[in-house]
Amino acid sequence: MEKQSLNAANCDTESVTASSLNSVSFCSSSTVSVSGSDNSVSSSNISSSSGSGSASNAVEAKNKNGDCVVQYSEGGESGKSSLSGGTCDANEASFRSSSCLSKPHKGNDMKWDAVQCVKNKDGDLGLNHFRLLKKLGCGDIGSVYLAELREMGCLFAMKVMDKGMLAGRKKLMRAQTEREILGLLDHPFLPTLYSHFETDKFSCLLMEFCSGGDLHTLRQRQPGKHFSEYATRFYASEVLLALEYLHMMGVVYRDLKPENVLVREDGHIMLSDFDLSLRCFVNPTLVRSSEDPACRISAYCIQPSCIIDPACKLPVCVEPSCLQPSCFKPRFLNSKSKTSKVKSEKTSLANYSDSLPVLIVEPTSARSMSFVGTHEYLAPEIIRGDGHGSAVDWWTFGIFMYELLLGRTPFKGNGNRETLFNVVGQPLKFPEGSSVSFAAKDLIRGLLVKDPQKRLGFKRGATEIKQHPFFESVNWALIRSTHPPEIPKPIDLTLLNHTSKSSMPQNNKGASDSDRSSGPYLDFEFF
Ligand SMILES: Nc1ncnc2c1ncn2[C@@H]1O[C@H](COP(=O)(O)OP(=O)(O)OP(=O)(O)O)[C@@H](O)[C@H]1O
Repeated sequence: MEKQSLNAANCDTESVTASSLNSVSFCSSSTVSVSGSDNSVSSSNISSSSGSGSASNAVEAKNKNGDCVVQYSEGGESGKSSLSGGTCDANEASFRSSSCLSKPHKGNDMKWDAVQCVKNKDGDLGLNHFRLLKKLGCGDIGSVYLAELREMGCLFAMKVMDKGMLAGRKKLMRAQTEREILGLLDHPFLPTLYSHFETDKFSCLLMEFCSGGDLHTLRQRQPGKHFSEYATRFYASEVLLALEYLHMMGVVYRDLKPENVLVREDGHIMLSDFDLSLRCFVNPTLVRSSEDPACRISAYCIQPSCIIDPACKLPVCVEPSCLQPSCFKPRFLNSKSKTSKVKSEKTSLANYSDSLPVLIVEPTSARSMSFVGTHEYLAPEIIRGDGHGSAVDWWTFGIFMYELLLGRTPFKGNGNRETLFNVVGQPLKFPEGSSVSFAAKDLIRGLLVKDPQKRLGFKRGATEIKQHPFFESVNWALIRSTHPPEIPKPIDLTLLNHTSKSSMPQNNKGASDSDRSSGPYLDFEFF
């Protein structure tokens, strides 16, 4: 499936060469971006938490010189790519920055240590600290490389953006927005930003590397080029949790599509690419108390200690880990009711959910006039120019589910113009004879309502969608322990290094000192 943009250009799929870093290539874009007025939070209000941290579980030992040696074993449990060790001072290894402490989910990661060791030794990061092993892809504002931190031997995805190009194409704000949002994130299904650094020519984001490719590519490999209902439920439920978290943090994602859902080495997902996202105000609220006396006091509470700055009205004040369910309910449906019809399930579900407290994390007042997204995924209100808010993410979630289940998007026409026309004017149809279940169709119909105010998720966000019978079997609290439909093959680093070394060029002309890697890896043709 091609998802073209109004200003589409071919993506440069070349390999890593000196020239490719001297002049980073940009594809553009399967996305549309025409800025209007966003009521987004001004960038100066937000502090990026990209920085440093440490890992309490990093394995430390003393070498002959008495220095602390930090050993890394990437993907340790599954025995995947094992990496070499790095050396740093013991004090450095135990360094914990405030940004790391504010990341209860992802702060406990040995890569923070590795980055901090290098920073403490050399001041700041530069391209010379990395070997760029492979070009992973390119987007509208930069190229992404698989990068190995020298000495430490750990892998990152590095997004390299040409500052001149960003300024020339008026993309500086998009790059800034992406960086700020990445800096806020701390969620198992969203990327970690370990650091950001600048050279004379480039702005570089150092992110978590996802080795399993994207869901678009994975879908092409499925029988019939679509996922089973089981696999769709798995991927959709993880994406839903990521969107819920983003909305709680005051981020409307706006660019959901299978190409932006990456697969981690453990088969779980990571939502990527935030340069089209909108930052806005949100006020997570508990709107209803439970009737159950055991839960009446506080079914969910926001821990006071988690409120970083009580004067702050931004959503970043409330960390997701601060929301503590204080009581548990029995499962909604017993085995007997499972056999009953979906309609009665929905009724029971509605009754049951009525008795639960409802935490609304939806930035319902967010408003933007920008024309952003991917044609087949654009919500009708964006095309009509009505102004849009967080409900666009629930529209794209519906298109996403349709595509995973049926192998194509529902409103695709012959060309972008027809696609846009179909989105606004054509009714949603499912192909006759498709094996898609009633529950899945019902959910997609609820999401693909053209009037955003009548769309599922408009009022109560992800809470509303999670309660739909399609997700009845999902244990939301333990989703990270669910076995993924597919585990990617581990990448063979030995092969990667061998190939790169054998392709070393003789010289390295072209890059300025600050932009050039000290090693040969920038120069090889990987593919
Ligand atoms: N953390 C990552 N791990 C592995 N691969 C990644 C990672 N981030 C991005 N990629 C790859 O690099 C490609 C380019 O990513 P990038 O986010 O720059 O642009 P994009 O998703 O193509 O879209 P856009 O033009 O909207 O920025 C992606 O398609 C993906 O395949």
